[in-house]
Amino acid sequence: MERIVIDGPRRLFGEIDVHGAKNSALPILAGSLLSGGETVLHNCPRLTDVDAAIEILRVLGCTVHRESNSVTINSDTMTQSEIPEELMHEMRSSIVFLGAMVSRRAHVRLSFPGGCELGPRPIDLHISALQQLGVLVDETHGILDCRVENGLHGAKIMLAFPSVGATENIMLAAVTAKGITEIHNAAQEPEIVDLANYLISRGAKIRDAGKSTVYIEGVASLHATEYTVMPDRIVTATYLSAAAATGGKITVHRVVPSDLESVLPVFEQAGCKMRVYHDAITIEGPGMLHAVRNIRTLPYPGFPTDAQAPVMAFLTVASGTSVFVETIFENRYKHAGELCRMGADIKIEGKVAVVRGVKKLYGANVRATDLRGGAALVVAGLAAEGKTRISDVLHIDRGYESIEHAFRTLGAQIDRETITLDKEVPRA
Ligand SMILES: CC(=O)N[C@H]1[C@@H](OP(=O)(O)OP(=O)(O)OC[C@H]2O[C@@H](n3ccc(=O)[nH]c3=O)[C@H](O)[C@@H]2O)O[C@H](CO)[C@@H](O)[C@@H]1O
Ligand SMILES: C=C(OP(=O)(O)O)C(=O)O
Repeated sequence: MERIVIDGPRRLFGEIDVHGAKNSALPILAGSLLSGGETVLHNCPRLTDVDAAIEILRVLGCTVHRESNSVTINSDTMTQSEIPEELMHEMRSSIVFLGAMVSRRAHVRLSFPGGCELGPRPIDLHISALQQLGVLVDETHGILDCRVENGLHGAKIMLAFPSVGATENIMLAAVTAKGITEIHNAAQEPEIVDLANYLISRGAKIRDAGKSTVYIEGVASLHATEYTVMPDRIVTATYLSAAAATGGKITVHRVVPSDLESVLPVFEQAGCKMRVYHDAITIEGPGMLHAVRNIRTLPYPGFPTDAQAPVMAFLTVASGTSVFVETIFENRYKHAGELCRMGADIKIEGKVAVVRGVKKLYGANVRATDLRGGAALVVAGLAAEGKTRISDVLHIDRGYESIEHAFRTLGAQIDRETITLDKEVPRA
């Protein structure tokens, strides 16, 4: 078992490059299945979720090679039509393989996906959309048995909620379906645009990705491509949160600032000095942070639910009361209890979290409850006095490329250690 150990507080200073986006790399890796052929994917982050996606591609018969941050996939050799349950459970994005697989195979079997436990995460919107595109879905005991009898066909699909994963699944299934597909109330996240740009680079006909209605005209086949994954906007928000929490000054490079339009004002309102360049952001934390009223998580372009936990972590030491309203997931405040172990004052009532700023956080033994919750504990640990030990690091590794190395380059005292169960430090 591994844990992260932080000796704080330390102001962060320096420059850092942000790595490629998990939530973009994963659907693109699924998209590499379409039509066969080769995809060379650059800026593909080294994350355990990406490893799981590569394992799925290999199990399906594709050849996959990684050289540094470039991954080459050849899906001509796809032979299998079933993803084993253990791999499906590794992450949420395993479900976006479904849209790509039904475009290649007449009979596909997989189970329900895993991923962070943030409350119920049904896939009803994915299933009903794929049914409209011509997939016959039989769901028994958690297994999805999917058949395509007369090929996929375009459809006018109205999503009841702009689900990111459902929009991706529809796009993946529709690009080589017969005819036109319209997605109404589509998700507009930058990762949707990145997936569309990857597919377009392979010859797909997609219009208006990133808007509420997306149009796709099916093509007979796609060709090989070389594509670069977009930067991770949530990792960027995490680095900025850590700088704010520690009163440091850092520059994050290789970012797309326009993807963070709903997030950057929160740092400004908290009193941070921000300089936004073409592909970099400099942040300087103030002596004393101010609380920020009413941060409501919403589908893009609203404030991202994935940034809620890291931003909450720095606001625990802001003077005054900050209020969060989490509207996307029912149970995404698990980190709050762990932050309170470090001295934070957070009260949760349903969708609302009330954060009363405290003067100081103190190091403690805490547990990463999920990916972004774990990142929030790292942010808090960097600002806290004394030693913070974070267990269940596996959640953090799903979405952050060596988080300890990243913060060490900015001057933090942070390490990873392997512990045996008998040496585990009690949480008291
Ligand atoms: C791998 C990936 O890209 N994950 C992101 C993706 O997750 P994911 O694609 O799972 O998120 P969705 O946008 O689908 O889910 C948002 C909400 O819609 C509900 N829903 C979704 C699908 C469905 O069929 N039925 C249904 O009710 C979910 O339970 C949730 O309450 O978008 C989320 C919202 O921005 C982010 O937090 C995740 O980091
Ligand atoms: C919730 C997240 O990921 P996933 O949907 O893969 O669980 C996330 O990236 O914050």
